[in-house]
Amino acid sequence: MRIVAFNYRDIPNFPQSTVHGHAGRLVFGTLKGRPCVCMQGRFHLYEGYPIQKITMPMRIFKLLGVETVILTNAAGGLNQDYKVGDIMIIKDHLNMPGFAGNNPLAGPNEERFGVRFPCMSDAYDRELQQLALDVGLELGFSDFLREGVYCVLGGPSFETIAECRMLHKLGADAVGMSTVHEVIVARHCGMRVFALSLITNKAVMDYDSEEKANHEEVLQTGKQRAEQLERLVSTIITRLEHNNNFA
Ligand SMILES: O=P(O)(O)O[C@@H]1C[C@H](O)[C@@H](CO)O1
Ligand SMILES: Nc1nc2[nH]cnc2c(=O)[nH]1
Repeated sequence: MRIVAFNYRDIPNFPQSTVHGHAGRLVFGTLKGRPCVCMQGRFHLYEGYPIQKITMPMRIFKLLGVETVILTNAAGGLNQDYKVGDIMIIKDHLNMPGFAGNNPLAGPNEERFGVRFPCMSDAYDRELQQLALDVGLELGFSDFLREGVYCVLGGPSFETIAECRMLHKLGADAVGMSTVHEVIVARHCGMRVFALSLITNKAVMDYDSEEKANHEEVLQTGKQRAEQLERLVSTIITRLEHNNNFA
């Protein structure tokens, strides 16, 4: 497989990755014969970037002809049935920064990308969710494949116990610091979206617990499940309709 990779620092006006574990490269290639572009590292609100800058790659993908976006993230499990290492197909989200007016579409609407008031009740493509469940079953992943609601917060501090309890009561199954802003911009410009959370740690919900969320555990769980995540995503891609470019 031939790939061409660009460091973010060599791409004019592109943000830079500042997070440990994010390589900061845009990689073009083919996956099982399908053309794709892959971000090795994304941008987060807590890095200090304006929300429009974080989501700029989505519009670049749209201009490159991408039709389907597949997003992954690391998240803390709020759902008490979830285990570390579970993979959650995101079926919906809670946009906490959005509640406070921090939405990537705030400001003048870019009409060439999409409408002023985009619908978000169909943000996560249902056919792709079903495809992921079918592929997961075939690969023998059903024991650790879940479907749930992802909640985004600004970070970088992890949640307090009271915050975790509140988010769980509000209907979130997992909590993280990314993805939702990218989804909103991708949907605004009409790309299909599929997203997965890897449950890298259990959110601490109990004052008697000795557990503490930490980035090392996040990276370690990511490494442990990397191969299965790769198989899941690459198999999903081979089953996408022909001529569907994706990121
Ligand atoms: O980029 P994602 O959302 O996968 O990364 C999560 C959120 C923080 O960047 C980091 C915390 O450990 O993992
Ligand atoms: N906000 C948040 N982000 C995460 N990313 C990975 N784990 C977590 C977590 O527990 N909370």
